[in-house]
Order: sequence, then C-alpha cells, then structure tokens
Amino acid sequence: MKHASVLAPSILAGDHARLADSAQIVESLGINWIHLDIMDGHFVPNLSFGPQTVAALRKGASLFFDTHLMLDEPHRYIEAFAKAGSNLISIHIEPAYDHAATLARIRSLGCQNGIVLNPGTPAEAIEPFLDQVDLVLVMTVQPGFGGQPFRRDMLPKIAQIDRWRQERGLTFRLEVDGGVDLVTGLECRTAGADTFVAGTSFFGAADKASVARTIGSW
Ligand SMILES: O=C(CO)[C@H](O)[C@H](O)COP(=O)(O)O
Ligand SMILES: [Fe+2]
Repeated sequence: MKHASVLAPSILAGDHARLADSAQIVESLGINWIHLDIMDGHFVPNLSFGPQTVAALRKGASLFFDTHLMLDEPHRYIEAFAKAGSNLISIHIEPAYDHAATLARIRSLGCQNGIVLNPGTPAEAIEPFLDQVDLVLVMTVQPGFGGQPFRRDMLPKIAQIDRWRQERGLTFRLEVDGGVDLVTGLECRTAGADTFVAGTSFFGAADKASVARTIGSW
C-alpha cells in the first residue's frame, strides 16, 4: 500500500515569540500535521521547548502533533508529552534505553509511536522494530538545527526501509526530516517516503498554500 503524502511543517522555523500564530498559519491552510522538535542540549547541541509549550499550543490547535524527541533519555518524558497533547511521539534509536518498552508505552498512552535514525545510523539498526511502529523517521540532516542542506546520500536508506515495508506487508508511515523542500521532498517521495517535515522551506515560503498543495499532490 502507498500512503497519501502528508506535509508536517516544523514549528522550529516559526516565530518563537508567537508559536501559536505559527500553528494557526498551518491550520488555516488546511494542513493537518505540525512537527514539534524537542531538543535537550545533550543528544543534540541545541535547546528548543518542552511539554509546557506543547500543552499551550494544544489549547488553540486541533492539528495532529508530530512530536520529535531529540533527547538522551526520551523514556523519562513520554508521559509528559502524551499528556501535553502529542498525537505521535518519535524517539531516536541511538541512545541506550529500552526502545521496545518505550515504543509500547507511547501506544499505551493513546499516541502513535515513531522510531528515528540519524544520518550516520544504518537502516539495520531499526529493522527489529519495524513491526512495532506507526512511523519511521529518516533524518536527512544531522539533527539539532533547521536550515541545513538535504543529505542526498540518505535516499538509498529511505528506499531500503520502504522495501522492507512492502516485503513485510507493514503500514508504518515513512517520514523525512531536514532540508526538505519541493525538489528534495519529491526525490524522497520517489524513494518511498510519504511524510514530509518542512521547516525553513515552509515558513520561508511566500506562498505557503502552494507548498502545501504541491506536497499534497505527490
Ligand atoms: O528535526 C529537525 C532538526 O533537528 C527539524 O525538524 C528539521 O531540521 C526541520 O528544519 P528544516 O526543514 O529547516 O531543515
Ligand atoms: Fe524534526
């Protein structure tokens, strides 16, 4: 099966003094998802925002909250982000913790779960979890900052994960994040991705509706 393409604008590239307005821009264009980047200053060399901000955004938005945890100890914060109103919580494979138990806990709290891998992490690292996830997120930049160039060398990894998905009859979404725009995103779509995080290319676009329409038509 092939999922319809979904755009998830990353609020990291929005106005951090007016995050609710940035979410409202997304919602007013009829886009359903928004991507929330959570950074701890340890797993990645940057800080963003936490569950209190997510809960505040939840009050004014009915968007699907796609929460990307870039944390050394994500298992400690699952309840907080679920309670704050996340719909999907993605955790990285790289740090050492009980990945299977944490993925199961995300679902037990009523959220969808996702597993994320950095550019330097081979696809094989997440292979054992493919039948336990709602989404696989392939990072197409080293996480920590928006506005970096797309890593074209990630395309074979996307294709490999899509192949496993088809061979095994699995239905998880395959998301890409980092440097995604109308050109690089389409390359990802061709490789098998169906869910497109766009920070800089979305919030920097003069015609955001057109970006949303184009990605929605893939
Ligand atoms: O996870 C992320 C960074 O770690 C962001 O989601 C990503 O960088 C989006 O920003 P851009 O589209 O500007 O690359
Ligand atoms: Fe992200």
